[in-house]
Amino acid sequence: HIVRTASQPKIVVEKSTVPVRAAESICTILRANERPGVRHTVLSNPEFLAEGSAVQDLLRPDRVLIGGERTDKGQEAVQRLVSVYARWVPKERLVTMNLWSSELSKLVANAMLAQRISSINAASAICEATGADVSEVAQAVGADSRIGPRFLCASLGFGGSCFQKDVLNLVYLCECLNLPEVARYWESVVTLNQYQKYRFADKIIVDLFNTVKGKRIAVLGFAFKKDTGDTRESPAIDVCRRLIDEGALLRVYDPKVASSQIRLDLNQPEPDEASDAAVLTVCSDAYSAAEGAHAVVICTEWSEFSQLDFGRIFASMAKPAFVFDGRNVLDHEALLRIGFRVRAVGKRLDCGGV
Ligand SMILES: NC(=O)C1=CN([C@@H]2O[C@H](COP(=O)(O)OP(=O)(O)OC[C@H]3O[C@@H](n4cnc5c(N)ncnc54)[C@H](O)[C@@H]3O)[C@@H](O)[C@H]2O)C=CC1
Ligand SMILES: O=C(O)[C@H]1O[C@H](OP(=O)(O)OP(=O)(O)OC[C@H]2O[C@@H](n3ccc(=O)[nH]c3=O)[C@H](O)[C@@H]2O)[C@H](O)[C@@H](O)[C@@H]1O
Repeated sequence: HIVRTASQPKIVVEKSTVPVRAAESICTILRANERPGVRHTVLSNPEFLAEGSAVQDLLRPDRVLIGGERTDKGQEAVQRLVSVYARWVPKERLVTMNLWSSELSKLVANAMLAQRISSINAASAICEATGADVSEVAQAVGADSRIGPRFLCASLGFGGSCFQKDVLNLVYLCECLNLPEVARYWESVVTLNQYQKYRFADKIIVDLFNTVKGKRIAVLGFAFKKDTGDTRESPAIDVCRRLIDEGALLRVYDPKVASSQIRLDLNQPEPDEASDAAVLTVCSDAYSAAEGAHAVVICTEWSEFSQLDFGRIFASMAKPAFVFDGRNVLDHEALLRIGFRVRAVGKRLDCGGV
């Protein structure tokens, strides 16, 4: 399309996360179709915004990567794009490099972020088995300035459209490059994430006396993280599917995700008439979701969940009433005082002491 319409040379900028050397394929296609004398240039300028903070990430990026060919024309194009960003991004944050470094940096950045979460989630399993507390471990580890405190929240697993896709992109790349050991290394980040989601779901089943058949379970939060209605690869999907497979009756509430999306993700079409024994009920608030439930399961860290009146929720639930906090966002001591049986990721709560 670009080649067909452009009568002047254009700079084609890759913003999407692409396999390394994708620019080469784009160049080859452009060159094969170019009009005589009209030579286009390809740059790599990967996007680093995160959902929920996209505008802030755009206005104040940690860095902007611009990769271009080491030719005069390539460098001229790099400078053109630098001058666009220089309008609002400090110069020292504009990093120029070769095309392949830029493409690879994006994949490695996401893979390392995902790897950090899998590392703390791996630690959470050890914590639950030993009595260590993953929040304390994360704080202690993150205080080392070489490691840093961010992105060390243990959870029921990471989600989102990019982390798994990008890590697997890297795995595929390594396999193609005949680097099987490196491929397995990155693949383990995804394997551990799958394990964490199933470990969390299995804990719910085991703690509800080894069966959830016919039991109501309130699921609070369905998006892959707070402040977005996006459910792509949301860990809530795997957890809910596992519970449905085991016969649970789910009552899901999310402040931003549409009911139709939840039904689509869980493969549960709207029933003809709402019944008490419905496999999936999408609720309009947390209180109605929790009514008559054996357990409340937190899948997304929405800020409003920590403000809920848990005394009221406890009173409306079947007993013993459980809370499974997959994001470690609730006041667990307060929940225990109300009478809940509380389970969190990477900590033992109601069996303290040695
Ligand atoms: N969603 C996010 O927060 C971020 C996304 N990215 C990257 O930006 C890109 C787009 O992400 P989203 O907008 O979330 O994805 P999306 O899935 O909403 O949009 C992707 C679009 O590309 C089209 N598409 C897919 N394969 C195609 C093909 N072979 N040829 C032509 N069109 C094709 C799809 O039809 C769709 O319209 C991805 O590479 C993603 O990794 C990067 C940073 C943040
Ligand atoms: O390439 C992309 O698409 C983007 O992917 C991520 O952004 P995003 O997927 O929007 O969300 P994150 O904030 O990274 O969270 C991803 C998942 O990890 C989980 N997470 C995050 C942090 C943490 O400590 N623990 C944890 O479980 C979140 O709940 C969420 O499910 C990266 O953070 C962005 O820099 C990148 O641009």
